[in-house]
Amino acid sequence: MSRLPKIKHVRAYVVKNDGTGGGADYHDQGDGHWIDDHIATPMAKYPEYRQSRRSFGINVLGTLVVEIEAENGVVGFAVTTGGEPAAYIVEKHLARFLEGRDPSEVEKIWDQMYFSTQYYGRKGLVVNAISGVDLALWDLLGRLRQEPVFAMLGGAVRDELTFYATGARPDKAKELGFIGGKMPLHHGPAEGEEGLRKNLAELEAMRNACGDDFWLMFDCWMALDLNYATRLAHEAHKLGLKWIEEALSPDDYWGYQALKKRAPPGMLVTTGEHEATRWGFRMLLEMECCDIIQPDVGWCGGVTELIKISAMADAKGVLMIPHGSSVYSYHFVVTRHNSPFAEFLMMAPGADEVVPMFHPQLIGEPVPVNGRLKVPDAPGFGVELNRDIALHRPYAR
Ligand SMILES: C[C@H](O)[C@H](O)CC(=O)C(=O)O
Ligand SMILES: [Mg+2]
Repeated sequence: MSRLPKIKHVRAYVVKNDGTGGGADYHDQGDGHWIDDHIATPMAKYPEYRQSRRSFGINVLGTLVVEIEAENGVVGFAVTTGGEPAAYIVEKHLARFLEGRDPSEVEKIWDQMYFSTQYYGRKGLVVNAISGVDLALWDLLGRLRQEPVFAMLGGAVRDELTFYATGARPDKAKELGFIGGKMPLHHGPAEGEEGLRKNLAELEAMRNACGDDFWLMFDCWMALDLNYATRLAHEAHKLGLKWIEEALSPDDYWGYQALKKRAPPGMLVTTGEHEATRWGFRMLLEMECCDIIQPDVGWCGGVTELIKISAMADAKGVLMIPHGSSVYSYHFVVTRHNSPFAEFLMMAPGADEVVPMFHPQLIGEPVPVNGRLKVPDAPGFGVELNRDIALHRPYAR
C-alpha cells in the first residue's frame, strides 16, 4: 500500500510562440538557424514551402508544460511539444485520471489516458499530450520518493552517456568530442538530380573534414520516396554514411521494410521519432523495418510506454536510440543496454557550440562535455522549470 500523498491538481501551460521560443518546441527558432535552412521535408515538393519549415507551420504548436501537484505541495513537471491543443486535452480530458489518485499508479493512469482518448487519439497530438502528463508524473514520483527517474527505472547500467550530435556541422561536433554527426538532408526528390548531387557533395565535404572514422549520418525527415532513398543510400555508402534516418513517411512500413532490404550491407536504416506507442513500434519491429528505433519519449507515450517499446526492441536485437528530448531520454538511455549512446541536438544557430537543448525552459539542464555526460542524480528528472518565461494557462479549471 503506497503512502504517497494523493495528486491534488494537474495544470497545463503553453509558452508564447513567437518564432524565438525554442525549448521543447526546438523547431521554433529565429531566422538564420541551421534547423530551418532549406531542409528536405515532405512539403518541399511545393516550392513555396521549400526554404523554411516555419513557412508550413512546423512551429505552430509551441511548447506544452504540464505540472502535477501532490497534496503535500510537491510539484512534478515536464515540457514537450503540443502547445494549446495539447493543453486543452490535458486539462479537459486527462486530468480526471490523475486528480485524487495515488501518483504511483503510473500504469493504470496511462492505460486510462490512452483508452479514454483512443476514439480520437492513438498517435500524434493526443499521445504527445499523454506523454507530457506521463513525464510530469514520473518527475513527481521521483520528487516524492527522493529518487532520480533512472533509479526508479532499474538503475544505471553505465557511468555516463556518450553522444552523437545532430546539426549542420559534424566537423564542429567532432571538435567538441561527439562520436558522430547527423546532418540534415537539404534537398529532396523534387530537386532532382542536381539536388541529389548537392546532398552527396555536402556529405563528401564533411567526410573530408571529419576523416574516415567519424560517424556521419543523414536525417531525411520523412522527405524521400523509396527509389530516391535507395539511390541516396548506395551513393552515400561510398562516402561511409553510417545510417539513413527517417527516409520515408512514418506510415509507410512497407517502404521501410523494402529500404532495409535494399540498403547496402553495413548501412543502418533508422526511424521512429514520429511513431508512437507499443503498437506502432511493434509494426516497425515485426516488419523488420529498421536497425535502430528512435522514439521520442515526449511524443511516443512517455516513460511508461518507452519501457514497453524498449523491451520489444531488446528482444528483437534492435537498438533503441531515442530522439532528442534532453533529460527525459537521458534518464532512460542510461538504464538500458540496448541504448548504448544518445542523441544531442545542437541548438546553437550555427550548430557550432553546445547549448542546452530545451533552453530557456529548463533550469539546470545538463549538457555533454567532450561528448559525455553523467546523468545527474537529483530527484525526478533533476531539472527545474524556469519561472521567468511567460507561461500561459489557457484552459484553467
Ligand atoms: C534535423 C532534423 O530535420 C530534425 O529537425 C531533428 C531530427 O529529426 C532529429 O534530431 O533526429
Ligand atoms: Mg530525426
